[in-house]
Amino acid sequence: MKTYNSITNVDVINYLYERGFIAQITNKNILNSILQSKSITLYCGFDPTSDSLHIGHLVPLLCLKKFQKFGHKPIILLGGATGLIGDPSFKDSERQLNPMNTIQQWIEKIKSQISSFIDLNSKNHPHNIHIVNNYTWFSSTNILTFLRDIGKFFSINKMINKDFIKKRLKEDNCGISYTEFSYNLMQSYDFFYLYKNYGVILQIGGSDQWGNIISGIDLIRRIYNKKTYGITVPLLTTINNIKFGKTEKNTIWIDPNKTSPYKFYQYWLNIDDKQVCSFLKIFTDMNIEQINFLEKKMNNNYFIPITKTTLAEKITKLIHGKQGLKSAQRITKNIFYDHPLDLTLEDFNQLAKDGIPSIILKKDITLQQALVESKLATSKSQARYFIESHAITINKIKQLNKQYIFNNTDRLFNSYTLLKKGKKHSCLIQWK
Ligand SMILES: Nc1ncnc2c1ncn2[C@@H]1O[C@H](COP(=O)(O)OP(=O)(O)OP(=O)(O)O)[C@@H](O)[C@H]1O
Ligand SMILES: N[C@@H](Cc1ccc(O)cc1)C(=O)O
Repeated sequence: MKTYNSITNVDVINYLYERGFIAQITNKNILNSILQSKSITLYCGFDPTSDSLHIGHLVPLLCLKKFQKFGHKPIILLGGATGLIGDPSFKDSERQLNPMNTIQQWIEKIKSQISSFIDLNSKNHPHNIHIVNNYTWFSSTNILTFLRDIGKFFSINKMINKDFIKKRLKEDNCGISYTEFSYNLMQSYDFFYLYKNYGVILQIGGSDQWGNIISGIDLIRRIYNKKTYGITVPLLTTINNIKFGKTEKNTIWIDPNKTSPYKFYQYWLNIDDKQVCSFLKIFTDMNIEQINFLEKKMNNNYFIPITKTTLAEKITKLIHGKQGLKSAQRITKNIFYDHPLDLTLEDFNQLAKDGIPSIILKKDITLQQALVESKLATSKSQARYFIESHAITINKIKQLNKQYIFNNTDRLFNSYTLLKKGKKHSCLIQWK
């Protein structure tokens, strides 16, 4: 059984800084000394705005996991109520309101995703991670009480001075609804409620949550005259500074039905060299000295692929388990290396979803036609040239017959054929 460091031995804040988990922090020194002297309860909230988490969400979730590891008590809040309203923080336009039953279904999905990679009820940890839903308290909150007891502490003058609100107010065609404008009060009330009922003294979130976190701290101070704290994690972006999120195209989802484990694994293998070590610090438990050592070697061509593979393996295993990783590795080997085909039906299904380009063809088609349809060749004469030059394989077996017509033995699992041109270009044929 693993043992976990006791709270008194670990400088959690320093540890989190070292691993790149902190963007902003309130009262660093006081919080640090509290964290070293007793076990605290902290929380992070996630609104169900989709049916799956994505890789950006892993940053605050893994940060909660670190707190748990060092003996603190994390709470994950799912925004059954705030998800009905929509957080306007740094959003250029009003969000679409989702129906209540959809939000309920998304909450269930997100809950099961979280429990697959976060120990919610482990005997190995001194503290379980609780999941709460703010619909529980908001559904019984009276509007008059809320406006009188909470609303009075919020100054509209201050609220409209936030940059993203100013921006929304300026835009004639967009503006901001009273619904979204109220969001900040709801998140602040959550912190207040969790402080009162669960003794929560720290809220974490991505750096876009700083304003909401500070408002909650302020509310608790005004009502109870007590100090509470906030930490934001950096918003992870691609090398082109695009936030890992769901608003962007090419979101990398945690749900294997939305992003296959193979695509997930490939994503990490293909990130920019400059990002590998900082991602190792955040997404893996790899020793910091080892990562620093690798960081120094990152200009060495030998170390780059090894380091990326380590990252891809560790994070794929964390999210998709041993089987998911094995399958991603098997598909990689089959697509990129000289290796006899040994894909399972499930592997083919992953490739068809988002792995490689695919086309749907009718039976009895010729190889030449398939090469053109798949865009592996621009014309039939080019297709013939590729076949003659030994560049074409069907299910990894070289095909030299220019007049070849596909038959049943090519249709693996009665559905798929892997067509390749040289080492780099592949297409999956799905048979009608
Ligand atoms: N790329 C990211 N890096 C770090 N934290 C993130 C990232 N994306 C989201 N988070 C954090 O996860 C929590 C929930 O995020 P939220 O649902 O608002 O984000 P999102 O799914 O990226 O939304 P959207 O793409 O619509 O902006 C917040 O604390 C947020 O700051
Ligand atoms: N506002 C957060 C989610 C959240 C909801 C309620 C909270 O109490 C805290 C955080 C987001 O959009 O990501």
